[in-house]
Amino acid sequence: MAVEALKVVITRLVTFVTGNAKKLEEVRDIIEQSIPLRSMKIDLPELQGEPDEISKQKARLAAEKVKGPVLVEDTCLCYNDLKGLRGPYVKWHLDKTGLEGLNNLLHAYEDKSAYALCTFSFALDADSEQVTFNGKTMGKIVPPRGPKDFGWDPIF
Ligand SMILES: O=c1nc[nH]c2c1ncn2[C@H]1C[C@H](O)[C@@H](COP(=O)(O)OP(=O)(O)OP(=O)(O)O)O1
Repeated sequence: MAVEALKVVITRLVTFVTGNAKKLEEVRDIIEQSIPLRSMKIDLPELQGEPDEISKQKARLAAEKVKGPVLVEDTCLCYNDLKGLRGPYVKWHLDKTGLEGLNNLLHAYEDKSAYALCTFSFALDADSEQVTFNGKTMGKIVPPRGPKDFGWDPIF
């Protein structure tokens, strides 16, 4: 049913709701002309919970505001030795402690492995079931280096 819904909406304008310009740039590069896409910055509550649930709720709230099809994304940076934390809370940690703080978190641990988890949710409208999909990239946490223009890229 979810796939059928996607087929229907592909010709309709989809609003990618984000306040993150770099995220938008990457999504535009990937989607290109495959679906009609516009972006909108809407202040949504920063939710807590598991990544899929956060993403679904974000899509529902976004669809409520847009009153039409929406795409949202939530990014997590998950440290294996911290059982997946900082996860969805990496944004606050980065804002408060910077890249050094995110790197220092692992000083007590031998294993520096981590993964970036991108969770997208699509919703036709606020009442439809959200379609959620994930992308995962494995890596490790390192002292900050290189360009500092996109989030936690310098430490991952
Ligand atoms: O590929 C990435 N490479 C490096 N850093 C990244 C990436 N993608 C997100 N980030 C950062 C931005 C924010 O500090 C946190 C997740 O925040 P997250 O809540 O998903 O996004 P956001 O609030 O910046 O934008 P949105 O308006 O779409 O919710 O990770």
